[in-house]
Amino acid sequence: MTKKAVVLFNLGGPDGPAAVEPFLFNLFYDPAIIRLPKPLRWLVAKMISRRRAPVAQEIYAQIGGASPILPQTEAQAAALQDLLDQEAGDDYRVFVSMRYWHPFAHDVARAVADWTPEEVILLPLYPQFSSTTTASSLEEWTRAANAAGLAAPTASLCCYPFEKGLISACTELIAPKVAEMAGQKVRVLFSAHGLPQKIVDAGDPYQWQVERMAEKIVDRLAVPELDWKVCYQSRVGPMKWLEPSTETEIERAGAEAISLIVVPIAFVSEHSETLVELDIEYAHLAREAGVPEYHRIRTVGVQADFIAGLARMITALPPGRISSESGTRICPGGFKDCLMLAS
Ligand SMILES: C=CC1=C(C)c2cc3[nH]c(cc4nc(cc5[nH]c(cc1n2)c(C)c5CCC(=O)O)C(CCC(=O)O)=C4C)c(C)c3C=C
Ligand SMILES: [Fe+2]
Ligand SMILES: [Fe+2]
Repeated sequence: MTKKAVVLFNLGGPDGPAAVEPFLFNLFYDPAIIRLPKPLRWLVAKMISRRRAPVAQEIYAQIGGASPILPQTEAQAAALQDLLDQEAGDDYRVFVSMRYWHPFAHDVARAVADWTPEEVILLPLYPQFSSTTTASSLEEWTRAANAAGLAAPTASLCCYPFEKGLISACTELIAPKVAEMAGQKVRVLFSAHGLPQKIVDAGDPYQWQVERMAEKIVDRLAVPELDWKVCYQSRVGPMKWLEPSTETEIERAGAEAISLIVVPIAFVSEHSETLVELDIEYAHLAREAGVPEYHRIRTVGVQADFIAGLARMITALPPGRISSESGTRICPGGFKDCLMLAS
């Protein structure tokens, strides 16, 4: 029996109103988000987090004052643990680590070190690779693991936008709504978290992976002449972000009197960006814009095919590969660009 620690990563979210500003500070102090030298970045992060805190507090107030991202991720970890417990040869333990709020990588790395694993597998819950999410989490983990004296051979799984369980889980969630609305004028909007355009221009493969993943789901849905589009939500700040924005697409659908089925494609659990932005703010915008019907598909969460896909990526790691290539990055998506960025 080999003892293998699996660490799931996500962004994290405030666990109460008082946590909103320090959570935002942690986010804007991340050099992957604000690319400035340290003293200046600290100052800018202080200013932006203080200014945005009241807006963000109102966002979280609409879902009880806190983000559900941690309990949602813990449920995914428990479902994955159940599947990995059925693997005869190895002793797996699944941990959850968040980037900008508790449980922080430094605390989780100490807990992992205390469990004394022989191997560690890092699995960001971001299907598409971005330097702002995947690479940021993996780099923070490396610092935390070093500080905790966790020296076990480690493999990182960087992205998996075409993983068949993920595609099938998304398709299963969308297909009934598309079937129910057959015969009506309807468009499927795949809405991904946006990114500043300059991050994509600098080589981030996120947009390419999001758009190809949407194509895979559409192929799998196999609905003749399905009307669909990829768009980007959650823009923050004055910079140019990926286009088209989800807001623009909602207004366009209103002008064309087309109903919408909105599918979050870069999130695998529920939080402020789905429960507030998609379900409250964009639903309101859709009503104002005259969209006849607005439906939001839920995220994959603990859907069986998705969790089975995560388990497959972990158990498919070749025996001895992690041990012999400590610190290795393995790309289940099979892409070169994310590996180059992550190296
Ligand atoms: C300002 C820059 C930001 C970039 C770049 C960014 C990229 C990015 N984020 C996610 C996933 C999530 N983001 C969430 C919240 C959130 N994101 C930003 C800013 C950037 N994100 C802010 C300021 C916030 C806080 C909420 C707000 O003030 O509007 C969340 C939800 C957190 C929660 O509620 O628990 C997720 C998830 C991805 C996938 C991504 C790049 C690909
Ligand atoms: Fe990758
Ligand atoms: Fe974000």
